[in-house]
Amino acid sequence: MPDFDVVVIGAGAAGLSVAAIGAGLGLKVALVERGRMGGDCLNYGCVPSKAMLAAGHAAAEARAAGRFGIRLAPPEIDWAGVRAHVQGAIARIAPNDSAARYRGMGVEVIEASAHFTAPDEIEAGGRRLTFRRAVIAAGSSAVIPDLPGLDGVPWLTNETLFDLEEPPGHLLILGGGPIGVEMAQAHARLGCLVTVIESAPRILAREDDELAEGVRAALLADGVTLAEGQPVARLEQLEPDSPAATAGVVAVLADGKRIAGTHLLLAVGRAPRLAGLDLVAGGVEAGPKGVRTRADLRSVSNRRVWAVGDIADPEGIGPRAFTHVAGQHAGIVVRSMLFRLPGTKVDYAALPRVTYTDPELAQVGLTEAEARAAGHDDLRIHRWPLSENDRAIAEGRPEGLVKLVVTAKGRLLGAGLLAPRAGEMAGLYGLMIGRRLPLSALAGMVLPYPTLSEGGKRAAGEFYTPKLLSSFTKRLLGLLKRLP
Ligand SMILES: Cc1cc2nc3c(=O)[nH]c(=O)nc-3n(C[C@H](O)[C@H](O)[C@H](O)COP(=O)(O)OP(=O)(O)OC[C@H]3O[C@@H](n4cnc5c(N)ncnc54)[C@H](O)[C@@H]3O)c2cc1C
Ligand SMILES: NC(=O)c1ccc[n+]([C@@H]2O[C@H](COP(=O)([O-])OP(=O)(O)OC[C@H]3O[C@@H](n4cnc5c(N)ncnc54)[C@H](O)[C@@H]3O)[C@@H](O)[C@H]2O)c1
Repeated sequence: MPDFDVVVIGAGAAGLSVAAIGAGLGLKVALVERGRMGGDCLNYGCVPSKAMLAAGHAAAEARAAGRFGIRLAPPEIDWAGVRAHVQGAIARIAPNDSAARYRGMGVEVIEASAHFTAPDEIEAGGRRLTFRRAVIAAGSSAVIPDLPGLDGVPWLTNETLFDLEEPPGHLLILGGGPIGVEMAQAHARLGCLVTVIESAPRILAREDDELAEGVRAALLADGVTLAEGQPVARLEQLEPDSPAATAGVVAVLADGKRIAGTHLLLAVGRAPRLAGLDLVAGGVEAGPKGVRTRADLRSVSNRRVWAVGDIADPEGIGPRAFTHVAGQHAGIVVRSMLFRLPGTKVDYAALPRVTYTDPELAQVGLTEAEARAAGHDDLRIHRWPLSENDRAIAEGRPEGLVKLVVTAKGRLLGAGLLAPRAGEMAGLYGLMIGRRLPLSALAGMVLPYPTLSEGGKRAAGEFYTPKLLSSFTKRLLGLLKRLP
C-alpha cells in the first residue's frame, strides 16, 4: 500500500487547492513546501503588489483631489508605513494558507524540499513518501536574463522587491509586462523615479493596442520614463563617487543610450521551477515551458503524476501564470484524477486577465489581434468610450474604453476593458463567453445607472443598431403605424 493517496509538491495557490479538496474528500494527502506557505501569490506576488498599488493609488488620489475643488497639501510618503501596510496584508491572509490550518484539515504538511526518487516515490525532509498520485505544483520564478554585466550589479526580483527598507531613489525596471508596469506605477506614485526598459516596441505587448495605449498614457502622466524598443546591451555598476547616486546600476541600451538608476528590478518573464525536482527519476517529462501534460493536466509520461499552476504546460500551449488559473487547474485535477471523469480539460477561451494599474486593463477571451490570428476575419469591433459614460464623467475619470470583439453572427469572442476597477467588471464577460451567451443577452440587460458597466451594454447595443435602423425595420414600422 502506498503511504499516501496524493502527494502534492508546493503549497502555492495551485497545490493548496488540490490538497484542501483531496483532504476534504477523505484522501490521505501529503503537502510538501520548502518555502513559505501560500507561495508566490501571497508572499511575493499578487498580494504585496496589489497592496503596494493601493498605497500608490491613495497618494495619487490625494494629489488629484484638486479636480473636485478640494485642495490638499502634496502627500508625504512614509515608506515604513507603506511597508507595514504591505506586510500587514500578507499577515492578515497568511492564516488561510498556514500549515496549522492544513494540518487541521487532515493534510500532512511537510516543510522541506521534495524530489522524485522513483515514478511512485518522492523524498522530502529525509522521508520517502510512496504515492498513488502525485501533483507537481512547484510554480515559477523570475527569469534571470543572460545579460552581460548582470553578475556584477545588484538586482531585485519580485522575491526581494517588497523587502526594501528604504524607497528606491530611481528604480530601473527591466520588462514592461504586467509585473513591470504594475510596479512602475506603484513606485512612481509613491514618489520614486522609475524607468521601464522594454525590449519590444511597446510595453504590455500582449495586450490590445488601444487599451495598452491607455495604460501607457497613465504611466507617463505618473512621471514614469519609458524606454521601449531597445534591448539592453549590458549592465554596469555605477561608480560609487558618481554624483547621481551612492550606489547603483547603469543599463546601456543597444543604441548606446545609458540609463542610470539606484535599483534594478528584473521583470522579464517567468520560468518553471523544475530544478531540484529530479523529474528524470520520476519519469516525468518536462521542457522549457514546464511539465508536459495532456489537456487534463496528467503528465504525458507518468500516469501517476499531474501538474498544476504555473509549472504546468498542457498540450504545449505553455503556462497561464495567474492565481485564478491555479484554481481552475485544481478543479480539473480533481475531476480527472480523483473522479476519473473523461473529457475533462483546460479551456482558456473565457480566461480573464487584469493588469491592476490605474486605470486597470482587463481582457477576457481574445483581443482583436488574437481573434484575427485565430482565423476570424469577419469580425465586428464595438467600442464605447468612458467619455460617453455618465458615471465616469461624474467622477472626473472619462479616460477609458470598452472594446468588444464579436463574430458576424453576434458571438462574443473577447472583451477588453480600460477603466478604474475594470477587473470587477470582467466576470460578466467571462460568463458571456464561457456559456456562449448571445450578445443580445448583454445588450438587453438592465444595468444600474450610473455605472461604468453600462459601457459594455452600450457597446453590445452597437451591434444591433444597423439592424434596428434598417430599411426593413422602417418599412415594418410604417405598416404597424397604419394599424388601428
Ligand atoms: C509580482 C507578481 C504579481 C502577480 N500578480 C498576480 C495577480 O494580480 N493576479 C493573478 O492572478 N496572478 C498574479 N501573479 C501570478 C501568480 O502569483 C501565480 O500565477 C501563482 O502564484 C501560481 O501559483 P502556483 O501554485 O502555481 O505557484 P507558486 O505560488 O509559485 O507556488 C509554488 C510553491 O512550490 C514550492 N516549491 C517549489 N519547488 C519545491 C520543491 N522541490 N519542494 C517543495 N516545495 C517546492 C515553492 O516554494 C512555492 O511556495 C503574480 C505574480 C507575480 C510574481
Ligand atoms: N495582474 C496580474 O494578473 C499579474 C501581475 C503580474 C504578473 N502576472 C503573471 O506573471 C507573468 C509574468 O509577468 P512578467 O511581467 O514578468 O512577464 P511577461 O512575460 O508578461 O513580460 C515580460 C516583458 O519583458 C520583456 N523583456 C524580455 N526580455 C527583456 C529584456 N532583456 N530587456 C527588456 N525587456 C525584456 C518582454 O518583451 C515582455 O514585455 C505574467 O505573464 C502574468 O501571467 C500577473
